[in-house]
Amino acid sequence: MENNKYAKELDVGVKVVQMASSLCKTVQKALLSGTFNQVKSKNDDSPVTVADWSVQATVSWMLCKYFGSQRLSIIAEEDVQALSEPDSVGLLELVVNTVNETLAKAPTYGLNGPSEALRAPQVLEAIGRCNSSGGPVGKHWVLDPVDGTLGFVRGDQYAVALALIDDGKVVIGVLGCPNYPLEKESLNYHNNIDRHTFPSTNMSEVGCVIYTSKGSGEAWMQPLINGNEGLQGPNRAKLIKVSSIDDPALATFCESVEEANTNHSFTAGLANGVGLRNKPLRVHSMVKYAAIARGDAEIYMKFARGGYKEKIWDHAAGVLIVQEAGGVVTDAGGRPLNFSRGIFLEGLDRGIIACSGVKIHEKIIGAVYASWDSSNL
Ligand SMILES: Nc1ncnc2c1ncn2[C@@H]1O[C@H](COP(=O)(O)OS(=O)(=O)O)[C@@H](OP(=O)(O)O)[C@H]1O
Ligand SMILES: [Mg+2]
Ligand SMILES: [Mg+2]
Ligand SMILES: [Mg+2]
Repeated sequence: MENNKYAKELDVGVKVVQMASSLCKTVQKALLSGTFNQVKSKNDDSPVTVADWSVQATVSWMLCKYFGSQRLSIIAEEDVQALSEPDSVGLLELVVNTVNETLAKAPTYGLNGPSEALRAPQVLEAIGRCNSSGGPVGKHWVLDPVDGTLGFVRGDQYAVALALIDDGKVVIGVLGCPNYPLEKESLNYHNNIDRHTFPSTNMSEVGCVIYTSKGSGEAWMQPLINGNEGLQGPNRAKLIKVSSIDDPALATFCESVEEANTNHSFTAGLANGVGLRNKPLRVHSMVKYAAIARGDAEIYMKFARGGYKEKIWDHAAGVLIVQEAGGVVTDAGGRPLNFSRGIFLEGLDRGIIACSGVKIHEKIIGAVYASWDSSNL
């Protein structure tokens, strides 16, 4: 993929997501061990942590360094509001320390960090500058610093998601999946009939970054860089491909863990309608797209409730990765997702359907049409 038009963006993007994933692993460990427990609630009651802000600051700072701050457009989930409140001094200090500890290790990832530690105003500036509103013209970076923050605080699956949009099209996608098992054999959830959430224990090796570039027809998966080994280790990047299963009876579909984020009973009806037999694989975050791209599942469906508008950072990287790995992603009307209309997936028809191939995709779309009238979305 070196010869592509966005080679530099992809190279820096993968390295910076590697760094960010390592940051998340450290923070998740501290959170779970009780070293600190600062999880804030946003206005919509969703959680935000030291990791969300620290990743956003780190990625933003790095993109500015490599692509220049002038005219650099970044659209990302977090803002500085909660972090700037008087009772957030301790939290801000934790974020600043986390960012500096991460940036100090930049050479391990083949990147150059700052010559001296960043101070709080610089960290706030890096987070706050990611407030672009995107649009149909020019280059826009899209970042979800921690996708699946709920999974993150529960010690479960989450992802760091970075994409680049150029003139309305997603052109590179990078997903850091720090708790994703490298070997498919670890996905033995079918052996336990009571367990239908994604397994997060008893895995051999976990943690990877998955990346692609539009039109390459290739998606790659690489283990996360081990802090001590750095870039000296062997390049273990592997091509990944979607599953070749096209019989719904053998297919697995994945969806959000939280009933609040997707209508489980509607998707159960669709699954039943097309003859799916396996239980849904419920996974937090864009790891669902990773599962389709790598052939661990064949279908991902998301039907948000109550007029919720999907945000581009929750999908951009994952959609391109699935497409380049051989899959198909559309809205429930069968149309491509539109990333050119600002921070929302404007015009989305009902929901999102990502499949490993055309045949299963057509069946699901058909089932949506057949069942829509009787649905209570
Ligand atoms: N009401 C509602 N409906 C649909 N989707 C919502 C809703 N609220 C939030 N979100 C977004 O869902 C992101 C997490 O999505 P998941 O599908 O992985 O959900 S789950 O945590 O596994 O249930 C989550 O991403 P993060 O905020 O990055 O964690 C949200 O952007
Ligand atoms: Mg969030
Ligand atoms: Mg998200
Ligand atoms: Mg997020």
